Amino acid sequence: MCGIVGFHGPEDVVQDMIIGLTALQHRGQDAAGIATFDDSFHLHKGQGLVNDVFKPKHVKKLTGHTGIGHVRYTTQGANDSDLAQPFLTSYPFGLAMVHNGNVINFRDVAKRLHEHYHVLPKTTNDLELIMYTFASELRVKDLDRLSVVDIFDAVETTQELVKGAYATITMIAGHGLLAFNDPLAIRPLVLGRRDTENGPVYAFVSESTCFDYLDFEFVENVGPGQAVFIDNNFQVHYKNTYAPPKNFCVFEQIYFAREDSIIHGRLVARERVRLGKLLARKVSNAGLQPDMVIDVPSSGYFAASGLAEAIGVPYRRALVKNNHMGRSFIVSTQKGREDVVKKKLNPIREFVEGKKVAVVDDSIVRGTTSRRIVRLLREAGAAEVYFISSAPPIVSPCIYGIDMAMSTELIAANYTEDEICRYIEADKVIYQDLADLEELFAEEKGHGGSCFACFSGKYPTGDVSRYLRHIQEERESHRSDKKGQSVSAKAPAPTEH
Ligand SMILES: O=P(O)(O)OC[C@H]1O[C@H](OP(=O)(O)OP(=O)(O)O)[C@H](O)[C@@H]1O
Ligand SMILES: NC(=O)CC[C@H](N)C(=O)O
Ligand SMILES: [Mg+2]
Repeated sequence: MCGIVGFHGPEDVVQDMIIGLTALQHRGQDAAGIATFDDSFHLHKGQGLVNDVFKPKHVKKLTGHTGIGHVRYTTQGANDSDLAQPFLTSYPFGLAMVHNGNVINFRDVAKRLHEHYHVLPKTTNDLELIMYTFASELRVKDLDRLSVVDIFDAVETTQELVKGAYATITMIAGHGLLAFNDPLAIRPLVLGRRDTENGPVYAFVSESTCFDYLDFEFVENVGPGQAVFIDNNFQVHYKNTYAPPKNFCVFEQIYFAREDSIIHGRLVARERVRLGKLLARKVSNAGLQPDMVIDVPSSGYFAASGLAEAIGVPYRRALVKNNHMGRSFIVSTQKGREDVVKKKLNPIREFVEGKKVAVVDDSIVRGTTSRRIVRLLREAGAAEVYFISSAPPIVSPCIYGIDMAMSTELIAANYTEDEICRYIEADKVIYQDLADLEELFAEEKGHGGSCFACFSGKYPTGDVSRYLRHIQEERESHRSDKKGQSVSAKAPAPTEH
């Protein structure tokens, strides 16, 4: 789930871009990159966090009034510097592109590129497939008189040919800045504007939180199949008007997006509180009477506070997060994830000793965090530990840009709730009901509906059985830690404790 930004204004944009990308760091920790354009492209990208990749000497060279940037969370191809985004191609005009998501028919698109357009991408990053399809469609236009209609026409063909999830931003050198979404708008993308003495600056960003830091005004979301082009006179052109998506990724609301972002009219923090409140019924039906509710920092907080409020039990922060550690789930190896979880959280013994503790997290995916947390709380003297997930069991792979593409990695795809409870050594495990989640994120006026595929196995892009296999093979071929990827191999069959 990467983070993307694109700026187009009357002044150099790189400083704004660094601020925007830093605000999106939670969406990708593997690599970061920026491309700007003045009379030519300037590109800097590399492995690591925004702060590590962009030193003053790099920033100085990224001149230009138009720029695009990316923070990467690898979901296709290897996690190495050659595959960091943006990608550039010199023909036609000079194009630079970034995307967030995952192409599912990547073999078909690669074949078509080769046989039909005679293009061989340099890497296995799916971004190249989108970029070269668009570039190939653009180059057959009358390039001396390129119009907005031509650009949108090339976008439309790209959207027909490329299947999956992709929110994209493209610089077309000398022409302007283009953003387009896949036909379902599975990933977020928003447009904002700031007025300056020299004219407006427009920006496309993955999440609205960037605009709070940058003093931009939110303009609108980029909806399903939509494209927005900002030309060099700062005129904004639209392909299609905005309609709320019917299949927006619900896992963005549960875990991925930042709490202070508003996506398709929903404030993420508020939705997480509502998720927590919904769990109250399940806690009481299970006959649990916790002394306190605690959260697993960072993403469990709002659901924990909602549950505590609903059942009238005090909330405490009893697990302290080391602020210098990033997210564990988006690390690309199991060893790396375990390492982060180990260094990240520490319980406050005085708070939990002798207590029945309900610990709330947003989700249980591979079980790396939950198993460690229960153990830590027991070692700190907790009398009983109930592990509560604000998400339902994740039983099906995500093929739209979250790196859980293999069912062997998903603990709930391989074990029952009782087995998971024993595996993580909790006294009780409670999951959100899928029906409650579906009701909360059902389509309603202005908000759109959601993709629940990882919980239900129902994929909104039609029959994906062939693509599931391709994606699984692709991920397996890039695993650097093949051992430890499979939950069943990692976790011995759960037994009573
Ligand atoms: O079952 P698992 O495979 O461990 O995955 C689930 C955990 O991973 C995420 O935390 P992460 O550390 O990535 O980020 P956070 O700090 O935003 O909570 C999520 O919030 C859960 O805590
Ligand atoms: N999570 C994402 O959006 C990843 C984008 C792209 N598939 C990559 O691996 O670079
Ligand atoms: Mg977490």
